[in-house]
Amino acid sequence: MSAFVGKYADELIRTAKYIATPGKGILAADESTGTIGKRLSSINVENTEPNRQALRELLFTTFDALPSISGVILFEETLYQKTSAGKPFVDVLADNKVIPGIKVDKGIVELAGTNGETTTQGFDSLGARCQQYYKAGARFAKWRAVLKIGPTEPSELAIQQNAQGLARYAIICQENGLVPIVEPEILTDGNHDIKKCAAVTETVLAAVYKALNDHHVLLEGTLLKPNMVTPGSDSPKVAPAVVAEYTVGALRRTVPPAVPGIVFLSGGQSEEDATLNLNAMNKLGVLKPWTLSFSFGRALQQSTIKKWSGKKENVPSAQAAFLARCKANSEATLGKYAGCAADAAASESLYVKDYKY
Ligand SMILES: O=P(O)(O)OC[C@H]1O[C@](O)(COP(=O)(O)O)[C@@H](O)[C@@H]1O
Repeated sequence: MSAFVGKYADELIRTAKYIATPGKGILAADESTGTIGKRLSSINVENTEPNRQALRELLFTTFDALPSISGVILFEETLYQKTSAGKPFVDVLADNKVIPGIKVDKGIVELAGTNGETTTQGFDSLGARCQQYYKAGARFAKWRAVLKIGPTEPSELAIQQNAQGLARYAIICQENGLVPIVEPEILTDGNHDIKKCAAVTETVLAAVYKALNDHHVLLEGTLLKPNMVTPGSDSPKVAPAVVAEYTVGALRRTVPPAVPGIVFLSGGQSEEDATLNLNAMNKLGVLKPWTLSFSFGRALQQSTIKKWSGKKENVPSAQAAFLARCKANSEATLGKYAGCAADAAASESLYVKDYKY
């Protein structure tokens, strides 16, 4: 049987295509309560509901930045939150042509008998939750699978489990009107070279697209959120043009042209490195049948959070920092970033060894 064509098919295709509009990308603001706690503790701010609301309001009301953003991924709590003036966040976003999305996974757990490899949880009541989120205004979803590179990793078990999980999640989303973002993140930890990362990325993506096909997922109504292909974090860095060549090469070998957009995660790269790498990919003179854009969490928020530091009086300068990163990444989706948005904070590496989300 070919791809699933349920009652939402046309809408899914429209939504995915809009999110992949060149010049726009995704703000990943879906940090779970634990993850956002780490971001807040880095600026000595307590992880309370009002503080999480204040940070998200700061981001979503940087109105000059919103033309560079086509979608925002929210955590469940944020989907139902409002601005301090009482306007639901989903309305603020929709009024500015930004599509609200929702993280639907429930984090990762270890696969027994492996060397710390993982699978993603969250299938319980997933269909019912998707229906509720659709009613609340969400039109796309995110599910993060995590793989790692090691002497014998990723194992066949981890590759297959995570590919099947992503495909099952994707079709449940499509049955309920949400465009699934398929995120198989290969962590950067290790001392491997860029060729190893390229080979693993190709193997993982090939398994993911086989599983998506097996589950009859309508690729036109999906987006891919992969890692960029880079050397391991314990190996010397390479130039953006080299990252671009290997990343686009791996994608060209594995991602069908039916997929409208590929939105990268930043994975601990500095804000500036992530932007320069994305820019280099879009400058590369080879056929790229999909939009190459961003779905950055840390690489869009790091300098903003630092500037804010939890203080009301810092909101304007924090919003200026957020605007600068959004504009830089918007330009990078067109291969037109001249590299002038970086200050010291934006060039700081965000990599944390053995980071647990
Ligand atoms: O473990 P969590 O809380 O789901 O967070 C994982 C984070 O990783 C991402 O998938 C990618 O984020 P980065 O761009 O910071 O790597 C975000 O969407 C998300 O906030």
